[in-house]
Amino acid sequence: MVFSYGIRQQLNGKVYLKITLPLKVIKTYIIRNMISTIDCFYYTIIKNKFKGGTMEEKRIAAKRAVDYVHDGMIVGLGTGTTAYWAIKKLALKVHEGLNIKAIATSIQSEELARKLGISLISFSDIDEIDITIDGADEVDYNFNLIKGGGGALLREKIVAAASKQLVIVVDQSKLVNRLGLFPLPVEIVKFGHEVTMKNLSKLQCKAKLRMKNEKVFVTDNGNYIVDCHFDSIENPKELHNKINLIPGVVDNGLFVDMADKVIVGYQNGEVKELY
Ligand SMILES: O=C(CO)[C@H](O)[C@H](O)COP(=O)(O)O
Repeated sequence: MVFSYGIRQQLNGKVYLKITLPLKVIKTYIIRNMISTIDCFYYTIIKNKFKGGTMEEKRIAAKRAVDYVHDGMIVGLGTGTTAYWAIKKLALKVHEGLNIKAIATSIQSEELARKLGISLISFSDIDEIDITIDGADEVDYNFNLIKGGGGALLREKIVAAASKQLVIVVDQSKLVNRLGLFPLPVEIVKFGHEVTMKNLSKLQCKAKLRMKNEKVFVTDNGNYIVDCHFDSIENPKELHNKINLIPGVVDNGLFVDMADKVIVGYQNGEVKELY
């Protein structure tokens, strides 16, 4: 680090100390401070709002996943509190010289990446994504996932499907023997949503329209989310296909045969990679 200080300047009889720092040092300092301010926000507000494991379990899993990101890669950025840690770690690496371009799965992640200085790219500029790091709400031992707790399932699935490698980062509470305890999010168009919901209920689930602050929740794509309470999903692939055949359904949060690697953070600080 090159910096100079100690150059005294005398102005109007007062003595000032002039400190000169290279722009890169100043930028890194600002980014680091911005990151720790956002960290505090996540720890104090979001930590208590989300069910599941602790922020530390999420953080260590996300940190490990970033080891798989290399110079020159196109990286898919997930959505949610676990993906947040991956974006944050990536930003630090970028400021240390890692050269990547990223594509985000939500407006929220896009804004965070932009704020932290990660270069963004759009689908019009690329054919495929090298690696995507994203969270999940449930993961079974066949790597089937439920996603969409944060309402970003559609963009998450588009990005995952375009990725050579999908790395899922979770805390230990997300691992299940059978999917379904977490209500399955289904993105549906607004028009005729009442009838779409009735058709979803015919699949033996309790379908609830997602609300946020007493208003119907609207996705980044201008659609609604229905949370379908199945309790237990016997055949994820079959259910995925049945749901997507209902007119009005855009997509659902079952990710079948998509994840390549699952990285799990444990309470004792251990991180396990499942293949
Ligand atoms: O699918 C998602 C957002 O649509 C998230 O990956 C999922 O909800 C997990 O979130 P978190 O990491 O906050 O526990």
